[in-house]
Amino acid sequence: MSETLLSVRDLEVGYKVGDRVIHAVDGASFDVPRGTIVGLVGESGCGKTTVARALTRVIADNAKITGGEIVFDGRNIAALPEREMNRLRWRDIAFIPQSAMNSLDPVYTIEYQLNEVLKNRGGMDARRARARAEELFDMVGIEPGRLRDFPHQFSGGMRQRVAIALALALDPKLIIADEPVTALDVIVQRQILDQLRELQSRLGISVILVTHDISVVAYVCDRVVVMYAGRVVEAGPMAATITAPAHPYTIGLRNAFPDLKGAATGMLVPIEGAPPSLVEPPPGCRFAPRCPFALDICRTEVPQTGARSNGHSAACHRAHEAEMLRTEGSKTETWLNAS
Ligand SMILES: Nc1ncnc2c1ncn2[C@@H]1O[C@H](COP(=O)(O)OP(=O)(O)OP(=O)(O)O)[C@@H](O)[C@H]1O
Repeated sequence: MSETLLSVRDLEVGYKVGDRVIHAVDGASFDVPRGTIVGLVGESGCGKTTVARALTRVIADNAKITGGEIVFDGRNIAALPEREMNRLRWRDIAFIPQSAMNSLDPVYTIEYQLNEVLKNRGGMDARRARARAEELFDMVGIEPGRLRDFPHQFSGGMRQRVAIALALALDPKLIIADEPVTALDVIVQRQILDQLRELQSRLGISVILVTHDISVVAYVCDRVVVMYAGRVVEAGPMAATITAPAHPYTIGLRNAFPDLKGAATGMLVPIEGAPPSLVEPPPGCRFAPRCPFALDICRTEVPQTGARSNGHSAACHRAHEAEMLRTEGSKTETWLNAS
């Protein structure tokens, strides 16, 4: 059995809008080892949700996977017929969509909604479904007596736990959670992330956690994949990548977020400017227009992804000067004078 559960290679996904194509994901590659939490992080619009949805092949009507491979448990699921893909969903790969806690149907009890998955998808009879629903509530720390409650009777944090219970229903190998704690306050965020971590490690599953917040990644993930404008710019083990990033965008992201543990950090520095158009992205490095370290070559040549130590990689022409990038990139004035 391979150590890698999921391997994404050169994934390309486009959205057709009129006669234009938005290249939302443009050659993204990353791995998810078994039994790990991988954080997929980047600003709004960089393609995280598009990647997450492409992995389950639940994509918008105007979206198309135009290239690459998604190898899950040894099979390229990018090429799997829809019937087989459908069999994989919930059982092997479960998806917790963005705002899952608000997407529970208000007119049905939670038990009814769990049954949809347990009975219809999992083929369980009423008795087994009831027992599994109770077990799932127990797992996510909600009193099983509350199964007959309606979504509005739960707090935001509890509804997010229900969304996690739903995802766990059929014992998947991989859960993809899109911004699972974004709408919650920091204390509840920590509780949910602690719970996710505890369940992930107890059940030995893998999780892809999609978030714009690098402090969420630092809090709970084993590995991090940083996306910018449809591409992976840096990836690696969480501690090595967050403490010693080699891509200016990761350095900038780190400066822009407070620490979820509440530790004192320096001044928060935003990255000036906005991501480029994905219809006609700039040549070269897509971060170059906002990068305080950009050279001429950065504006013309796409940087190759270079391996660093221990599975850490970065796609930056100046990654060999990473120490200087970190030192200068931690200074506020570096970013204020950029672009
Ligand atoms: N259905 C769609 N039709 C056209 N463009 C889309 C569609 N969905 C997303 N996009 C565009 O694709 C790009 C990537 O969007 P995506 O939602 O994947 O980014 P994201 O990083 O997940 O951001 P967010 O956190 O805001 O969801 C954006 O430019 C977005 O506007």
